Amino acid sequence: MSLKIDIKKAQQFLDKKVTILQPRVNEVHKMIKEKTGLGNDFLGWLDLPYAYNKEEVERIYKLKEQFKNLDVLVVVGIGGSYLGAKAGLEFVKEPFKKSKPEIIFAGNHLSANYLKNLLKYLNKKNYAINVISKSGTTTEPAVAFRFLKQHIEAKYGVEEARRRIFATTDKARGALFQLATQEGYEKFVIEDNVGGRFSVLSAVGLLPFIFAGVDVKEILAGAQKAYDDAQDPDLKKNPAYLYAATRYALYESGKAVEYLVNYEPRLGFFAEWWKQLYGESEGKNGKGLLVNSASFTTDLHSLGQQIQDGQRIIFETVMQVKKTDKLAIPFDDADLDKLNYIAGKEVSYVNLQALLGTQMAHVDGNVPNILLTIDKMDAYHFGYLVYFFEIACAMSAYLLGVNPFDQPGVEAYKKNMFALLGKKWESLQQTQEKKQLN
Ligand SMILES: O=P(O)(O)OC[C@H]1O[C@](O)(CO)[C@@H](O)[C@@H]1O
Repeated sequence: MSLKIDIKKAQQFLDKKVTILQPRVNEVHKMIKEKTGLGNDFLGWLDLPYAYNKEEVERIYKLKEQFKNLDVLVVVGIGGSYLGAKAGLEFVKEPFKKSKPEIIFAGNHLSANYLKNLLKYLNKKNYAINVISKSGTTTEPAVAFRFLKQHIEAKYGVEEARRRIFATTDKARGALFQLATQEGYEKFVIEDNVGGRFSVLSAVGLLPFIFAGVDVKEILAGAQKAYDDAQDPDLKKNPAYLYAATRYALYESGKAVEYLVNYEPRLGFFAEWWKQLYGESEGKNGKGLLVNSASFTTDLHSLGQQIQDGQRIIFETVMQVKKTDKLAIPFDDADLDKLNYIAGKEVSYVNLQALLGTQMAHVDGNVPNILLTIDKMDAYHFGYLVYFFEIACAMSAYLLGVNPFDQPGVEAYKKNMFALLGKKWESLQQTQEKKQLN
């Protein structure tokens, strides 16, 4: 089993069966397959599980071999050029285990404090840079890369620095493409028809994964299974479409907020990737669910009150992991904490009872629950979930009647920021170019 979906605790809140949406789902499925919907130029990700760039994957493995003694790979990027790789690394990585090279992310904010300390940290490290930007003009990564480029050139000399910078960008256009071509950096491509937030199965995610030692064949195998599972639009057979249709039905019934909930800290960052995917794809024209996330049981001690008892506009999509480590709670003679009644029980068993108890309480409190169960937190299941949520997102956004593949709203803050920084007509040019590229 790759993924199991249970919508019973959501269905009970709906007047009509979710399957009533089947004819509409069939239409949208056809629209996706035949590439006739809004934004259809950006459906290149649809086939990535099988049609990923094999030549690039081989080249990345060779590059890793050439740089096998690196201490650090700095990955520069933001949004879709950052979140998927970060989410995947957290998803598969055992806590406290150090990877060599260490993967450090930069360019995903404008913190001088972070940047200054990163540069100091890199003084003593053997490092390389993977700069990822489809447009090459996104402010945050461009600022970070400007510092990093100067640092690496000062440290290794310009020639060697050129060898140590890998650029993942558009294949023919944009500022980063131009710079990488001029300088002769190793280049990897984000295809025109793959938008940033759908790019994790391209070099955008695969390069950092390979350098971190993650088995990308397994990620792709998981994504391939999710692809296969999404070929038949029948809601009884297609878990991704069932998820999309259920969240759409809940939205139509008046729910406004979807929480993606996990019970494993390693899944926390996956929700950040998911939030961009659904937030940028659906939040437009005054429509779309607000996307939020929670890590339980941690957040039951902070957000729990509000979810249970605040405005009744929330539903939850809970991610459950079946197999985790075996660890029995020890017996204690004094039993001052009164835990001996569960001594000998597995921690994961207690976590499961927390999940079941919370689900009951939240459902009683009018919070519908969709339950997604995966077996393990490994590369295969990460790949499965990536494709599962991507294809579900396309279905969901089309059900909503919006273009899943643009993000016009993101430009508003940039225009103001550029204006405040004294940049005028050029900023508009950048905006135009970026719109075309993403
Ligand atoms: O890869 P780029 O062009 O730097 O863009 C990064 C991110 O910025 C956005 O364009 C929003 O500004 C996202 O859609 C994208 O994932």
